Amino acid sequence: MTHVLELSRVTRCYEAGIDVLVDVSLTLDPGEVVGLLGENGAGKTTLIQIALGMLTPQAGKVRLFGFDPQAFPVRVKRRLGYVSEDQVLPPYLTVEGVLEMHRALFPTWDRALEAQLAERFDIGGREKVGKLSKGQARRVAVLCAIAHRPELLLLDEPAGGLDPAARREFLETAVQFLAAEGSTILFSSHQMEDVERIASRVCLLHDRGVLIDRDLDELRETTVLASLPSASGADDLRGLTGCLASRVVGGELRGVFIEGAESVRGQIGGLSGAQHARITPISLEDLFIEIAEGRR
Ligand SMILES: Nc1ncnc2c1ncn2[C@@H]1O[C@H](COP(=O)(O)OP(=O)(O)OP(=O)(O)O)[C@@H](O)[C@H]1O
Repeated sequence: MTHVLELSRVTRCYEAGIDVLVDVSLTLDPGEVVGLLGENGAGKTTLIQIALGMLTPQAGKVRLFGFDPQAFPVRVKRRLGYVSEDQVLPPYLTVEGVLEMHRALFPTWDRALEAQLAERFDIGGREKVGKLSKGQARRVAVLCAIAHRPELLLLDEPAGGLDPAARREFLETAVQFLAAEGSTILFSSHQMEDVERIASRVCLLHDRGVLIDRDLDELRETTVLASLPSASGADDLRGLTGCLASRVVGGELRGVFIEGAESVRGQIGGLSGAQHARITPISLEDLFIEIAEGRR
């Protein structure tokens, strides 16, 4: 089967010797809604721009719908939608002018869907783009990314800097109009709440690679925090299967695991203090905080 997106062992640096992504592999298949997570600077924008063909990796293979996006830019771009936080629409054009431009670019542009989205987002045609608020301009950008019914929608912090209601509206509109008909969506976000609400899969970038790539429900079920009143060091947990991070806090050794409580119980038996160990489920938000704190 041809994947919608295939990144295979991709490596990218901006300055010699400072790699941002190393050996990153990721595939997306039809209908998946994937939340791309990672701390500031983890490489989310870099990965999305490589997927789009806007950036070239120093090593590795990129395929969009089976094509090299740099060799076939027009062929792949017609099947894509893209919105980013810092995207700038031509400020001198009216909204209608921007829509006209997009209608001409995309043979699959759907006028009925355009009208539906314009009504939902309360977008008028006569205003100059340069006079729109940040939220209004982003609505126009989302409309332009969706109305040709792309097979893949790439969203790089699409609602960054906007209020919670606007965030919810953008993502839910995208999912409602696209995922329902089998399109694939990859969106980067710092908002766990957004990811938990709409993603079916989570991909976490950390330390230049993919640390987690899992079905969201499975991740929720198998994520636990193990705490031991132990004299052991953080290294005692680090080598165990499924342990993503560990640290000592206030004399307590704690580690996060993504292979379920049973697996943890079976592995920590030999550690000092194991008889007093507590193994509890934790939220994904807490998992990511533990990873940020426990893998430095
Ligand atoms: N054009 C560039 N030139 C040099 N370094 C860059 C450039 N773009 C990004 N970087 C560096 O690459 C790293 C990854 O940046 P990137 O924007 O991909 O991360 P991100 O996960 O999207 O971050 P954020 O969540 O803050 O948006 C950062 O250290 C950044 O400083």
